[in-house]
Amino acid sequence: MSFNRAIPSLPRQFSGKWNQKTYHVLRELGRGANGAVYLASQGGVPRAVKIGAEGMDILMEVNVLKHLQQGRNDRTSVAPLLCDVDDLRIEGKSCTFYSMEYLDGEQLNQYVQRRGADWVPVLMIQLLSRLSVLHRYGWVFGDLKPENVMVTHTDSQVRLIDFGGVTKIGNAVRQFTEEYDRAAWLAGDRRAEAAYDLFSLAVMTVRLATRPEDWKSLQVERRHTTLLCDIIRNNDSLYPYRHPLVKALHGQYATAEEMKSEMIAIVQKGSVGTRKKKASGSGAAGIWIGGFFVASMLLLAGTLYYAWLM
Ligand SMILES: Nc1ncnc2c1ncn2[C@@H]1O[C@H](COP(=O)(O)OP(=O)(O)OP(=O)(O)O)[C@@H](O)[C@H]1O
Repeated sequence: MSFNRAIPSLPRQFSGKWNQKTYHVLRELGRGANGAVYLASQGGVPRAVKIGAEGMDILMEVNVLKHLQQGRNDRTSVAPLLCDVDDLRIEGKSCTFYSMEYLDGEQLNQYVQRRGADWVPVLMIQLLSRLSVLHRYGWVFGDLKPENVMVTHTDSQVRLIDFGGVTKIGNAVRQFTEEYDRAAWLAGDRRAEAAYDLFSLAVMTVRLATRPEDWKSLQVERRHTTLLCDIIRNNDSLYPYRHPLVKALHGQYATAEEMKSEMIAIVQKGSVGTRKKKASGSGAAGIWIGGFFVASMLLLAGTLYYAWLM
């Protein structure tokens, strides 16, 4: 949940006050309640530049990104690399911005729309690896939603973006979106703990595997996890993953690693959990057994390779 404040717009060209790096702004990538992100060229290299209404919020994001890339390599794949933090003057007012690695990819929801819902579980396993790293260093992501996850074009790897909701474990979650919020689904509070992110991940999985019109028809004023459990049991691509998803919805995992191992075991078993009524091999189940299974195993192999490096 966020509040509207005026977000400054970047000029077409500018230099940072302290580090003197010059940026040529190419286009706006996105604008939310807390900030705007632009694609810019700095020394001929593409960068994503984020500017926000509140300097303090920007600096908190910078703090998380800095920690994630200090020291060991395992943290770098979670988020874009931080490249520069500086101030500039816009209409006489000093504004803080940061630049980061530009991720050439698309948002998770767009990727799934293009490639199909059968890819969701493997992408969720990757996401669990990223969350696991974040949790190990004492943070939860908080505002987990498809719009805050990018899938890169070159290697189909998921990366988290928008660290505005990242919260120290034990504190109250700083920023959330009701659709993915444990408290809004009457399934717990907003205390930052691994299980909070895992709940959002389970809702997100359901959302991505459900037709938009079916998702919309869920009565928002009567949110309850039983609605999600019903969808999981009646959806061909979610059904094999019903146990980990329902456990995550009920807060039964203490760590992302536990959920990840159970998801991987299901992918590896392949068609074992496929609904019996689809056992004839038609529809989603048929795709699952056929080419998709081979492709998902390849993607999973990549995922496990990254996980092994961590
Ligand atoms: N490193 C990046 N590389 C490429 N695109 C990016 C990057 N970071 C952000 N974007 C794009 O910019 C959009 C806005 O980014 P972000 O979510 O961080 O902004 P925001 O203003 O904080 O959004 P919100 O208020 O909705 O949380 C993203 O949806 C994404 O499409």
